Amino acid sequence: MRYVSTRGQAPELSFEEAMLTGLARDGGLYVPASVPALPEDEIAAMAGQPYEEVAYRVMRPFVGEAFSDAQFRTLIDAAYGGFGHAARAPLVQLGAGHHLLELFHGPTLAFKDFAMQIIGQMFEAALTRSGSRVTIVGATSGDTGSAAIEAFRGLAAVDVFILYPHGRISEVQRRQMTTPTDDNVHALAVDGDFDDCQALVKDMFNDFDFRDGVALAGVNSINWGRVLAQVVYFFTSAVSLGAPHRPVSFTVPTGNFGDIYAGSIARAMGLPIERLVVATNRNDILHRTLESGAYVKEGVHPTISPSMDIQVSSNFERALFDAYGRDGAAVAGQMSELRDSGGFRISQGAYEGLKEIYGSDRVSEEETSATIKQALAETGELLCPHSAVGVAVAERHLDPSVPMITLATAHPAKFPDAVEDATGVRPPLPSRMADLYERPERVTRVPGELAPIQEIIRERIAS
Ligand SMILES: Cc1ncc(COP(=O)(O)O)c(C=O)c1O
Ligand SMILES: N[C@@H](CCOP(=O)(O)O)C(=O)O
Repeated sequence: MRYVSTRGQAPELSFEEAMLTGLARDGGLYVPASVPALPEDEIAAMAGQPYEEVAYRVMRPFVGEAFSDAQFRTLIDAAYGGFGHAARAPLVQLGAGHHLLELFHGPTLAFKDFAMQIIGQMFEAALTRSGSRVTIVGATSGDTGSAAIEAFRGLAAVDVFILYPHGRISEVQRRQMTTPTDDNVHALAVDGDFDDCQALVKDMFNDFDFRDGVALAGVNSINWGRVLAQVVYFFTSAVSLGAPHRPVSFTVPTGNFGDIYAGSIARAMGLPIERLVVATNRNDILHRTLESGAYVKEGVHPTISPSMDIQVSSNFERALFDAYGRDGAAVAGQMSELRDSGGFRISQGAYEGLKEIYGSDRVSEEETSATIKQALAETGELLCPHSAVGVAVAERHLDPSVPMITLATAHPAKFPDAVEDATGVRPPLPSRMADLYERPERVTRVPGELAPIQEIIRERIAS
């Protein structure tokens, strides 16, 4: 399996190279040169299998020679063994034809753990074999950072620097990143929003002296390995509702478009997904784009679903690449327009291609709170604000003939203030995290500028 850049100008890589590389050297994102289709009987045979077994069957064709079959199975078992639910991603019924996929039973209580835990295992195995080391730099609106720190803390061959927007994440999210005591963990609070943090990370990748000098690696969803691991739960949940003999739809709370793009890969592999519905909060660039065909950047608005406070949605580039018939030059052109003029118009053909797969909707702050309250009253399920955005949108897109699965992307205890405001119930943290508020914090405040952050990274990895 070879990997190509969405901008068509970077060298083709193997799975392991693409995973360790992060952003392509032409500024694009790596995608598989072709997506393998799974025969219907192989999809049907996933029913009733443990999560780890389905993970192996779904991911194996993409991994190529990077790991032997036996080693890959061992890495998968190690990745998911610590999850707090036997099913890993349990599916619960919310109402007639509406199901909730709980993706928050991993170590840091968000869906990011599904990918980050296996990426951590794969990085460790690959770096041990090569004897090399890397510097991971990631941008977070709250959940990627804590999941990355949990997956990589204490590894001798890795330093992990996480840039988060100062004052724009929940206290639990911040403490998850600032309280680990491992020397290889570095939390950086940036004066700016998530888009600024993500742009800084991409600028570091595009500064080749810096990139090569520190052996830069990325674990945001620019990394194909992140997207791949997220494909798995689309299979486990759809199959448990009767796929491949019965189609299903998904509603996905969306920010950087990584999770829902993973759904489109499951669809391309043969999973009968009728619709993939993008659910956004007030930061609605994706909804506006899918409504109008014009991708136009605005400022980031703080909301009670802060992990989705994103306007420049990194993985939309991968969806555009598919919609443009895998024409890297067309994607590169649109990305230059975005950089130079803050937006672009998608060609009619590509726009129609996107509309065939994706639906979309936006949810206000009031509706988000009301949905948290209503779900608790009617179903007993305590939703985090991101999951509530998904549930509110899904309820508007229900089709009596196709079951809808909404992704519950984080645990309510990560956002106790928003949940308490909506319901009067303050969700407790799991007992293993009960002293989170007492642990000392370690964080460096930085301006939203490239040079000083690069300087800090150079100094820290030299010491
Ligand atoms: C809790 C939560 N929900 C939803 C999202 C949006 O996911 P994606 O960025 O993959 O679209 C994020 C962040 O990415 C998140 O942390
Ligand atoms: N919501 C994310 C933003 C980064 O997304 P990623 O999937 O590209 O890592 C977060 O919680 O950090």
